[in-house]
Parts: sequence; C-alpha cells; structure tokens
Amino acid sequence: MNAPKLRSILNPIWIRIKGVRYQATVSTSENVDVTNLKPFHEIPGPSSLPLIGPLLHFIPGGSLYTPDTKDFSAKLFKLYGPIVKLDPLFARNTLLMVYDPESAANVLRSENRIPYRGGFNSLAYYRKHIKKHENNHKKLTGLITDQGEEWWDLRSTVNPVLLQPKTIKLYSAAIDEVAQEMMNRMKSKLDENNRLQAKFDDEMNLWALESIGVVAFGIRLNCFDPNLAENSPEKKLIECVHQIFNLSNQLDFQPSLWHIFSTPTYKKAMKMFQLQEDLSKYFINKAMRNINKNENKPDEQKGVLEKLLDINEEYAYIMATDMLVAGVDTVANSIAATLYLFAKNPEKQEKLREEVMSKESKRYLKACIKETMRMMPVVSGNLRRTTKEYNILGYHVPKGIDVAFAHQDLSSMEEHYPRPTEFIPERWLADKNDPLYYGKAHPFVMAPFGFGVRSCIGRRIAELEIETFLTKILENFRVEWYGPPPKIIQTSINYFTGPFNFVFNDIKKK
Ligand code: HEM
Repeated sequence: MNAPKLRSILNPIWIRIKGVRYQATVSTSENVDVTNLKPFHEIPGPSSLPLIGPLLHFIPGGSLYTPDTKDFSAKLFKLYGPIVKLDPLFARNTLLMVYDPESAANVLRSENRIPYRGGFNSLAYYRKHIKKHENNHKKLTGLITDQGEEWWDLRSTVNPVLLQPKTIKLYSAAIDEVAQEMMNRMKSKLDENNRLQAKFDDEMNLWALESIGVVAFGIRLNCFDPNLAENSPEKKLIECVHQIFNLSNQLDFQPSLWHIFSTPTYKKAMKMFQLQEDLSKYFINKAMRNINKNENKPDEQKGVLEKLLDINEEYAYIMATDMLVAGVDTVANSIAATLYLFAKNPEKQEKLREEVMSKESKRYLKACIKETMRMMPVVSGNLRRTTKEYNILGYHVPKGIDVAFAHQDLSSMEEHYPRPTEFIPERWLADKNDPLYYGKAHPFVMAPFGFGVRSCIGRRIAELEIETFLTKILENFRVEWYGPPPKIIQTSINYFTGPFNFVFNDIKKK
C-alpha cells in the first residue's frame, strides 16, 4: 500500500501541535474507566467461525489473502483502520494489530514490572514439558520463552553480563577476524561476473553463527572449514539452527493443529530443539576445558560464557541456546537488507565508503543501519500480552490479549518520516530545522530492538557484528544488484528469500 493512501486513512485521527504530531483519542491508565469506552467485541476485524477463527479470510479467494506475506499487515490496516481484531485461530490467542505510535507508547510504557511477550509457543512447550531437566532449575526455560517471575530472575541476572559494553568490547577482535574470514571466503566463491557461487542466505547464516558462537561459547566453531565432516557437531549445529527457525515458524505463525495432536512438523521440531540443546552442551563443555586452564583471569577480562558459568552452569546453557535461536537469522537478514539498500543507492554507498576508509567516524554507518531498520526491519513489530486493562483508541481492551504494534507499517508512512520510500540515512544526522529531522517522528514509530526491560538483550552484540561486517564489505566490495527486488517472507521475522542478485565487485582487484 502506498504512503498517500495510508495517510488519507490516518488523517482524521491526527492533530498537529507545533509541528509535533499527537494522537487525539488514546489514553490508558492503571484503572481504566470502561463506562465511556466502546466494547472489545466492537473492534473492527475480519469475521470468524468457531475453532478455525478467521482462517477462511486468509486462504486464496479470501478477503485478506495475499500472495506476498509482507503485504498482509498493510492490507489489514487498509481494510479496518488503526486497530484490528483477529480472533483466535485454532488454539491461538486473540491478536490486536495496532497502527498507532501513541498507543504503542502507552501500552509499552505502562506495562507491569514484568511484561509478557508470547510467541515461540512450540519452543516454550518443548522446554516446559518435553525437555529433561537434570537439576533444580526445572522451571527455567530461557528469556525467549519464559514469562513472569522466572523470566525476571533470569533476565535480571544476565543483564549485567550481556548489556555491559566493556564485556561486549572484548569480542571486537574476534568478530573482526570472523568478518575478515568471511570476506576471503566470499572472494573465493565469486564467478567471473562477481556473483556469488553459493547461496547468499546460507553464507550469511554461517557468518552470523560463527560470530555469535564466539560470544555464546567463547570459542571458534569453525563453520567456514571446508573439510568439516557431514556428521560433525559443527555441521549439525549449522543445520539445526537453520531448521529451528523454519519449524517454529510453521508451528507458531501458520495455522497448525499441533496443540491438538502430534503433527509430523511438531515431532521434527521437538527433535531439533533437543538436538540444539545437546549441541550447545557439547560446545560449552569444549569451551570449559579451555577456560579451566585460565582460572585466575581477572573479572574484567572474562567473557560472557565465563561470567555466566561463574553464576551458574545452567544459565550458561540456557543463554547459549537462546543466543543461537535469536541471534543468527536476525543478524543475517539485517545484513541482506542493508546490502540491498546500498546496492540500490550507490551514491550513499560511496559516501559511506569514504567514511569507512577515513576510519575517523562511524556516524554515517550508524545512520545507514538505522535507515535500513526503518525501511526493511528484520522484526516487523513488537508484541505484548496485556497484563491489565487498557483504553486503546477508545476501545476497552481487557487483560490477556496479544497486542502487536505495527512498527514496520508506521515507519513507512509519510506522516512520520518524510519521503519514506527513499533511503535517506541523512535524516538521522539532520538538525532540528531540517524537514527530514528524525526527531519529528513520534518516538514509538520505530522500535527495532523492542522496548524496556523486555527489549533485545543481544542488541549490543548485534550492532557490533553488523557494524564490523559492513565496514569490511565496504573496504572490499562495491555492491550492486541486478534484476527484480528480493522476495521477503514475513513470519516471526522478515526473511529475505532468493534469488539474491548481488554483484560483489572486488575494489582491491586491479
Ligand atoms: C539485528 C539483530 C536483532 C534484532 C533486530 C533483534 C530484535 C529483537 C526484538 C524486537 C526483540 C523483542 C523485544 C521486546 O519484546 O521488547 C528481541 C528479543 C531478544 N533478542 Fe534480539 N534482535 C537481534 C539480534 C539478537 C542477537 C544477536 C541476540 C543474541 C545475543 C538476541 C537475543 C535476544 C533475546 C534472548 C531476546 C529475548 C529477550 C527477553 O525477552 O528478555 N537478539 N530481539
């Protein structure tokens, strides 16, 4: 859907005060007075039937069917407006889609001490009900899947380890080494037209896995080793991480009956979750043999794994597993998006190359990354399950409802970012008087790493990996793209799927 159309739908509910936009009809509070609110069931949305919910709207011929999954959210907005109710589909919860930054601010800011974020239900099920717990931490499953006090206990313990800039800085050299090796690998795989003779997405996943492996296990996994045996733990881990995202997407984000009976996908997923845990343990044990040799290391030189092991071995296993689940596809797809936008905007790519070569600043690099996350974010929105009642856009929203804030749609609206379809990293550096100045947008239009105490714990690691990799790319290649734009599939994250029409011109080659 194009921006002017979105604007015409939104216009009636926006008011402008001194150049800043405010939403006129939102308020939320601890004790919501429901008397003047419209009831929940009146929230617009597709009709639904018992058990299958609104499924018929999604199949070919249905009002919401779209061959391109990334158009689905915009279609909902176009048909129903800034708040849309999707009734439960099979065993799933009711989902509200909200296209309004002020509502996002109100809900995200006023959630309880322990916000609830659903999703990854199959992984949560495995960890709660199938996994064999060998010790006292029976209830603990991980940051992605835990809720309530268990989540809070784990999160507050690992925050000082994973969010400490000094600790993350310890990985700069290793992350740099991995990125450099990837450059050499890419060069060795280019054909005479400078096109990669390997699947680009697989290559990016390999690089992202090798990079996060350095943090999670404190050792090199050697994913790039061409002599890895097919049944080696490294090869199995590569395959397993890839499969896990795929399988959970099928179980948790597409219609599935696994809640009712064990479907073949469910059985496969349970095996993969188990395999991934076993492999995480294998690599941690391998790393521990190395760590034990340096027992007297000062605290400031200890990496993530060592610090977590000091706290508790179980925490180290859990966090390593979560880092692999959350930290590979997200980073790999962010790189794909950025390289595509560089290729389509060669003058911006050159400008950044000048900055990179001068080694004096990272300002434009950071602006390019932000602009990519605005235009092609890897996570399209943020999700919360309400832990209290709300007034959202004049409707009464009870406790226990999943609410998704459609940041991707919002950040492509002219209302928030002028010339939204153009890649303009300069908007992030512009001053207040510039019409492009990013600060004119509501602060909750974009939230690529989520919000508050539940936000992405891997943010600093992801930023380090992305900045390092892009710097290497610009030092080595002039990136081009030929043919039609990439296909993007929207599930738990936005997946770039082939064909990947990149051309990597080696700038060091005479
Ligand atoms: C560009 C890359 C990444 C993006 C865009 C991203 C984005 C996100 C988002 C939007 C959330 C949900 C936040 C919320 O609900 O408020 C999240 C959660 C999470 N991310 Fe990331 N992420 C990225 C990379 C990583 C990496 C590299 C790791 C590994 C260290 C990681 C680990 C996690 C974990 C464990 C959670 C759950 C946190 C919790 O619920 O306490 N992410 N991420």
